[in-house]
Amino acid sequence: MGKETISPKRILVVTAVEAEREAVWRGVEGDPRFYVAAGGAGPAAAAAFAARELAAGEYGLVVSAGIGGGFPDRAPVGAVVVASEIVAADLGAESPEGFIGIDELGFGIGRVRPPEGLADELAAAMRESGIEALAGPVLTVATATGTAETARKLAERVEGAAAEAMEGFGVAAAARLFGRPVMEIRGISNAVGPRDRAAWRIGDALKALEAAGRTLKEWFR
Ligand SMILES: O=C(O)c1cccc(C(=O)CC[C@H]2O[C@@H](n3cnc4c(=O)[nH]cnc43)[C@H](O)[C@@H]2O)c1
Repeated sequence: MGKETISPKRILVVTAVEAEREAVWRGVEGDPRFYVAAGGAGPAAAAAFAARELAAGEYGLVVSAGIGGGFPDRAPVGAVVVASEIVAADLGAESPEGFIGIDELGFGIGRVRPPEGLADELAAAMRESGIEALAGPVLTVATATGTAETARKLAERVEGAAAEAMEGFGVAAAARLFGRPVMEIRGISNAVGPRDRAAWRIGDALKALEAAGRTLKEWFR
């Protein structure tokens, strides 16, 4: 299993904002297979946008990409996380006994996996290019984490949680609806934990994202 199992002629990359789109574009520039577009922040905007694009064009792979928060001791600022699974981490119900995920509630799926082995392979290719990269679960949340307590709860909820962002599961839901494989790539701008917007290193994360885009382009030759 791995990238041999998919040979995308066209690849849709969905970011949240324009600065992320530009960073990915600098990485994949000159490769006509890639369409990189900013679809808005949050899972709903991302899902609606990706679904519209997938209805309009033939894509062999869909990628959610952007900056993200890294879980402490897993993904440092400036690193890249490639999602081994894309997890709807706050989609479900609270109960006195704790959080109940959407799948456990019986209302749908709460995790989407990229094709087997792809995340590990891409992360390894990035490391070979000198990028600090790892594969691990990337959580999608509708509310960015802003306290140590929420960070701890999410890390307990999802084993090996590496990063969090706000669009991956939306893009993955659209890809799944259209029967397309999906991946998620995050350049880490901040630690998941107490909110400190002034400490976000967006420039470093966007540089990491650009480098990740470059590897993605070479890797799918
Ligand atoms: O202000 C800027 O220059 C700028 C440039 C690029 C991106 C931004 C964003 O604010 C992007 C919002 C986007 O980032 C993701 N994100 C980043 N860190 C986290 C986090 O700790 N928890 C959840 N999401 C995070 C998220 O996907 C947002 O949609 C600004």
